[in-house]
Amino acid sequence: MAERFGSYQSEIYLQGFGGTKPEFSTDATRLESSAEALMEPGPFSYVASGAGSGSTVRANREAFDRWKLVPRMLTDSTDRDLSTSLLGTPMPAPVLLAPVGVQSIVHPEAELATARAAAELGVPMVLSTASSKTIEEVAAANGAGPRWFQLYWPNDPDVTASILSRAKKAGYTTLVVTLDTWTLGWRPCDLDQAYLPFLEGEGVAIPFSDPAFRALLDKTPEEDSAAAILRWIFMVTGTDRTWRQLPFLREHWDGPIVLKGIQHVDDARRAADAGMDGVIVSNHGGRQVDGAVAALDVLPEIATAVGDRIEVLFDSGVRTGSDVLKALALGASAVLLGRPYVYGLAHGGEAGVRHVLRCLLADFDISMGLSGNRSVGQLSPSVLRR
Ligand SMILES: Cc1cc2nc3c(=O)[nH]c(=O)nc-3n(C[C@H](O)[C@H](O)[C@H](O)COP(=O)(O)O)c2cc1C
Ligand SMILES: CCCCC(=O)C(=O)O
Repeated sequence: MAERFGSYQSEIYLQGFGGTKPEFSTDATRLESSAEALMEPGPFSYVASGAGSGSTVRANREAFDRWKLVPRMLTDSTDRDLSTSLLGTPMPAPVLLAPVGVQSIVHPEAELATARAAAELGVPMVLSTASSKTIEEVAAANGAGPRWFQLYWPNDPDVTASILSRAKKAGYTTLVVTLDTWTLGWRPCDLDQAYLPFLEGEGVAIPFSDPAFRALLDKTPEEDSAAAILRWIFMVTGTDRTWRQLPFLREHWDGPIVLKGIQHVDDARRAADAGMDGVIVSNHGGRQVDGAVAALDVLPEIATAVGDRIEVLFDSGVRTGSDVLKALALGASAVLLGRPYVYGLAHGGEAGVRHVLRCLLADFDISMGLSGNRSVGQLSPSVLRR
């Protein structure tokens, strides 16, 4: 029998029986509120806020609320199996940690804490190019855990090739290329505080430790960090990377490649035609285009169009076990979790991330069973009602 994530529920109740409540909330929304009280205003609103009026952040949640599960009874779903395998990565459940940069603004152990928590549960983490720790440091912390690497694509081929070869050597198996953030979205909460983590020297560990990047600089990042930061920002922003350059990535990465930030069915088809291995249907958690469609609303058409050719993953707005169920039923083969684990990190470093993951997996496990579903492969739109 597969590991029973739902046992975290009994663990919490049994501790309560002995008079101990969980250290952190088991609810993602309450965890966000308590993170606000813990964190500095700049970092908190950087994590929490979205583009513009926040309409896409809200739309992501509203889209989940429009779908309802229709539970089935007496199905003997005791012996359920949440495990799956994606692009060669075995996973205990169809859940990954989304790439989130600059985690040092949240906790000093940053991505190292996240990597340890993920490894302990066997949940794959996707390391961001904008991370606060190096590719190699995070790999060491992640140990035998599964890990993927997310690329913010530099316009310098040597730097790109160097970063990819470091990731490959350090055991990252799948490459995630983020397409929706070739410049930052209009984010009034950050603008009003003039808060941008990169300008404070956060999230540049990967370029600063990269020999190809360093070779381009007149002065080392240690001598002139401001110049190095600006050089890096200009290198990873801009629109000169297009579909035509994808073969370059294929030449420099021999594992699976997944394009992140896909929101139009024609882009998903184009990704499949270009020989990509998957797409992540995502609007970056509502942080880029204010007024963009909810990611969940475009998932079904994309899954229908390309789901038999490539893997279709999903993120943006996942907060509960039922959300995972809904996204899978609408055609995703796995989901990525963003902000909630960052709030776990803020509360308790590695233990906080582990708690958030265990809550999500327990909730998913229990909701699968109670709705009468035994395995993730069995989920289809028929378990939902709009
Ligand atoms: C603080 C923060 C930093 C992020 N950094 C990255 C990043 O470096 N690379 C990337 O591809 N996506 C990044 N994302 C987007 C996430 O990967 C993911 O798409 C999004 O958070 C999912 O939505 P959710 O937060 O509603 O779960 C970031 C998101 C947040 C909140
Ligand atoms: C270059 C942007 C890195 C962080 C990011 O993706 C976000 O804040 O959404």
